[in-house]
Amino acid sequence: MTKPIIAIPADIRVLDGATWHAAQQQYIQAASNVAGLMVMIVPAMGDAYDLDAILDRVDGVLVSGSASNVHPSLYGKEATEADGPFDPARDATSLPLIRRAIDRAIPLLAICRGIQELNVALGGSLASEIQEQPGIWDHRKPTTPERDAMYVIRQSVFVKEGSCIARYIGPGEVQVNSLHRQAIATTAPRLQVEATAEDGTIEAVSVIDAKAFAVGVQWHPEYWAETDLPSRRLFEAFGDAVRDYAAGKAAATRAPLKQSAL
Ligand SMILES: N[C@@H](CCC(=O)NCCCC(=O)O)C(=O)O
Repeated sequence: MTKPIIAIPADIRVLDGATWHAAQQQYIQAASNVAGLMVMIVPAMGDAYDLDAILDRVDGVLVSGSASNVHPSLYGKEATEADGPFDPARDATSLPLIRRAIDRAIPLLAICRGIQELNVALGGSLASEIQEQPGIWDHRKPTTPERDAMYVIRQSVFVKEGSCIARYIGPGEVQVNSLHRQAIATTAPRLQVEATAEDGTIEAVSVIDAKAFAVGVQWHPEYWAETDLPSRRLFEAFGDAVRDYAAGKAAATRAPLKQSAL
C-alpha cells in the first residue's frame, strides 16, 4: 500500500537573496523514517490557497518548530521588535490549516512553534522571553553551532496520568530537549495540558474534543526520533493515527462504489 501523505506548512526563508518556502529535514526524516509517512510541504501562501483542497489530498498535518514567533496581533497583543522575528505568511497558512485539520478529524502533531500556533489558532495566548520571569528556567536553544548539542536532551517534563500522550510515552517524568523562548500563557479553551516542566511551563497539550490524534509538544521529538524511545513512540503514534485516517478515507471512498455495483 502507498504510504499516507502528511502536510507540513512551510517557513518563509531568504537564502542567497531569494525567497524559499522551506521545511527542515529533521521533521521530514522523522515523519518518513519513523512514522512511515510521506511529506508534502505546503507553501506559505495563506488564503491564496484553498487549504481544504490541500487537506483533501493528505492524511495528517505536522506543524514544525521554527525560530520565528507567531505574530502577537493574532492573540490580541501589540507587537514589539523584541517579539520577532515573525513569519506572517506561515501564520496565515498554518493557523487556518490547524483549525481545519481539527474540524475535519485529520491527525495533527504540532511541535515547538507548532504547539504555540495550535494554542493561538484555538484562542490562547503566548508569553515571550519566559526565562526573564521569576522562577522560570532558561528553555532557550543552547548556544553552539553543533546541532546535536543544540537539541541535546537536558530537561525533565512530567506527563499527566490519563493524558493522551501518556498512552504512548507513559505518565511521569520524561527527558526532553528544549529550544524556545516563548510558551503558552493562556491555554486555549479547547486544549488540555498533558505535560509541564518543573517550573510550570506547559510542555504538551491535546485538543479536548478532537476526533483524531491532535497533540502539541513544546520539545522536539523529531530530532531524536530514531534513537530516543519517547520521541520514537510519539512519531509512531502519529503515524498510526495517520494510517487509520487514510484507511477510513479509502473505505468511505470504496463504499458508494460497491453499492452502485449492486
Ligand atoms: N517562537 C518560538 C520558536 C520555538 C521553536 O520552534 N524553536 C525551534 C528552533 C529551531 C531553530 O532555531 O531552527 C520560541 O522561541 O518560543
